[in-house]
Amino acid sequence: MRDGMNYRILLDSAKSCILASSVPRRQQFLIRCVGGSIDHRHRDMQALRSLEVDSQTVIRAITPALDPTRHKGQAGNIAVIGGCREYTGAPYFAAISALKIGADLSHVFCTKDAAPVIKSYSPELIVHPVLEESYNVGEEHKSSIASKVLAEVDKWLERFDCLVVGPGLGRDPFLLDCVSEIMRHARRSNIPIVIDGDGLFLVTNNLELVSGYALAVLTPNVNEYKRLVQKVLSSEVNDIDAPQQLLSLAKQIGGVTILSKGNSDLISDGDTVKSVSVYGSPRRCGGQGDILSGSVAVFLSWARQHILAADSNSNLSCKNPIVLGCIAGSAILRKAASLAFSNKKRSTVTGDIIECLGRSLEDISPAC
Ligand SMILES: NC(=O)C1=CN([C@@H]2O[C@H](COP(=O)(O)OP(=O)(O)OC[C@H]3O[C@@H](n4cnc5c(N)ncnc54)[C@H](OP(=O)(O)O)[C@@H]3O)[C@@H](O)[C@H]2O)[C@@H](O)CC1
Ligand SMILES: Nc1ncnc2c1ncn2[C@@H]1O[C@H](COP(=O)(O)OP(=O)(O)OP(=O)(O)O)[C@@H](O)[C@H]1O
Ligand SMILES: [Mg+2]
Repeated sequence: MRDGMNYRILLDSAKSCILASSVPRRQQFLIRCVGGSIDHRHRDMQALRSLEVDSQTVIRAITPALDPTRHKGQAGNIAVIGGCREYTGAPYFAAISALKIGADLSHVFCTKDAAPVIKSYSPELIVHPVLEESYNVGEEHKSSIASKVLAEVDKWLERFDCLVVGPGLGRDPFLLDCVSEIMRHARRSNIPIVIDGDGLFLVTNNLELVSGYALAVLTPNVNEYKRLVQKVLSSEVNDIDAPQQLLSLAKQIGGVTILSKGNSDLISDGDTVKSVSVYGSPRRCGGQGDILSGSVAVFLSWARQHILAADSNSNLSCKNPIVLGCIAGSAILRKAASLAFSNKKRSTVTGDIIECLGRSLEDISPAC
């Protein structure tokens, strides 16, 4: 609450400075380039620092104890919807990350071509070869196959604590139509949905799929964020006042949570903005966003249990479990990336980071 107030005060003072100024935007830009850039960067850093959240406290609060009375599934049953002819790595990274953090079960719903490949990476994952791409489906069979796909997913849907839609999904129109329908069903059942990768391509062009759904998380990278801002706010990305723009974007999509990935990860649910800048890694190998999506799915499921059990007595200032899950997922990924980089340096790849997820969580919230 106090964080939110500080942030609003910060925004109000920033807005009044801009309004009071008679210097046009272009001139302000030139002034910054010539002389004011150091001052400006300093102010940006200060603004971000004031939004920085104590992620370790969040992780400790929401990570459940390993209690012998709990049964399989209670620590999380996650499903990734993704994996097609081109991409088999991304859904694997997301699903295995969920397990390595502590979920009990992790499923992947992918195309028939991708399934044997993903299964061969790991026997730990439950892989459903149910999705179809256009090249495999005659026009006359599309409607019956779409119903079949949906029926296959529906059999499982109610058991999931969270869906991750998009890692390695591809952009085939028929496949995306089926996934839209899966999202509508998940939404009707109040299942949280983390949307990443090609799921963001789908949602950016069909905002009604998530608009007003408070259990949706969008995790855009720089490209995906740019497309979302252009579509929703009809403007360009504003690096000068990134938190304010993110807040407006989340509000405009009806209170979904957005985790905007970058040097600092910024998180907003349209009500508040948080920043996670825990030191990560200078390596930008592909797949780190996929780890993040699987991690957020587990942590938000744990955060929902925590908030429910604490019955408003949680000592965390933020009470939105979706935001808490994003904070925890971002911090753990960054810590794991930092550990992996300290061992592997330039040869660090996504698998190395996944191997460090367990230790990263253990350092903050020991299992016993
Ligand atoms: N090991 C793996 O399996 C990994 C797989 N990954 C998976 O890759 C997918 C894309 O994610 P990404 O991060 O490359 O997307 P992003 O930064 O917007 O694109 C960069 C540029 O590429 C282009 N472009 C992208 N997709 C396109 C398409 N289908 N068809 C045509 N163009 C496409 C795009 O062009 P634009 O759309 O801007 O015109 C932009 O210029 C996603 O499913 C992700 O999960 C990653 O998670 C990494 C590890
Ligand atoms: N410039 C950066 N400096 C430090 N960390 C970064 C930077 N950019 C991204 N990250 C970290 O990497 C994570 C993944 O972000 P990234 O932009 O690589 O996602 P992505 O492009 O979706 O990844 P993927 O290759 O899995 O699709 C972020 O959560 C963030 O912690
Ligand atoms: Mg990505």
